[in-house]
Amino acid sequence: MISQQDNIYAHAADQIADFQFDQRVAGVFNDMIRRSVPGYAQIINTIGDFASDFVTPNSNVYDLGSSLGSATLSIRRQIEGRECQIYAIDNSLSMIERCTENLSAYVSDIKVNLLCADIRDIDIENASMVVLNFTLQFLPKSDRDSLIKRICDGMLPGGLLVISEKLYFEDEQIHGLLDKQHLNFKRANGYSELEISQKRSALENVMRPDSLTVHKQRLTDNGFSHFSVWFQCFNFASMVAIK
Ligand SMILES: C[S@@+](CC[C@H](N)C(=O)[O-])C[C@H]1O[C@@H](n2cnc3c(N)ncnc32)[C@H](O)[C@@H]1O
Ligand SMILES: O=C(O)C(=O)C[C@]1(C(=O)O)C=C[C@@H](O)C=C1
Repeated sequence: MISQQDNIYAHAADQIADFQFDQRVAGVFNDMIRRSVPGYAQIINTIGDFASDFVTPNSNVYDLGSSLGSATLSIRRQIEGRECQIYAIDNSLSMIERCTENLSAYVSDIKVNLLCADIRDIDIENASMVVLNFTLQFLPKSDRDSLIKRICDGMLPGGLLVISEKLYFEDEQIHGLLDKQHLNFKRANGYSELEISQKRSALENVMRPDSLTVHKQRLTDNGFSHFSVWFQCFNFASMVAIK
């Protein structure tokens, strides 16, 4: 996957605009997410392994907020020959355009329907697996319950939802401790103090993490029978919920 190095926040700006998944971000996103999210590569690989176990013949798979298609590609590799379709959905046209290129770089017999749409507007049906990989945190909090309910309603019994998110911790001391380690992770990956603080300001009004307690409650209240965190590094986690 071709990606330029992320230096979007490297120069001091008079005003920091709200973070957007625009053309500039799409062009560096592969580099940005790998250097910003601890465990991202492991999460992407494991999503493929989960698909191998959960995706059933003649069912649909949904990658909601698919960005450049990393999760879709990981899933697709594992389900060749299963007569399934993947729906990869993102409301950023720049992401969709780059994702189209990334998907066409590999040959596959699995159809990927790549749609530029809001994930709150699409029908979810006959799904054996749904992925929300660092996407739910960008939706207004008031829209999260109804989306999770619609996902669950559109899933087959025994279907798997994978949901990865940055976490907020109710315990202030724990929140501070893990946030500090995340900042160290970014520094170790070459981000300067200026880049870190300018990106933090840009994300402030746009990305609103929930706590693990809230995630678990939302998933169980809206129809999922089983829940676990399967991965956590600092304040980033990936969870599984089974219908
Ligand atoms: C952090 S990125 C997701 C990363 C991606 N899932 C991966 O594994 O590489 C969040 C994505 O969600 C998309 N997004 C945010 N809100 C959305 C919405 N309401 N409908 C569709 N896509 C949305 C953004 O455009 C962005 O590409
Ligand atoms: O907290 C941060 O610094 C992040 O950059 C996190 C995060 C995310 O969790 O999605 C935010 C925006 C970008 O999409 C990449 C990573």
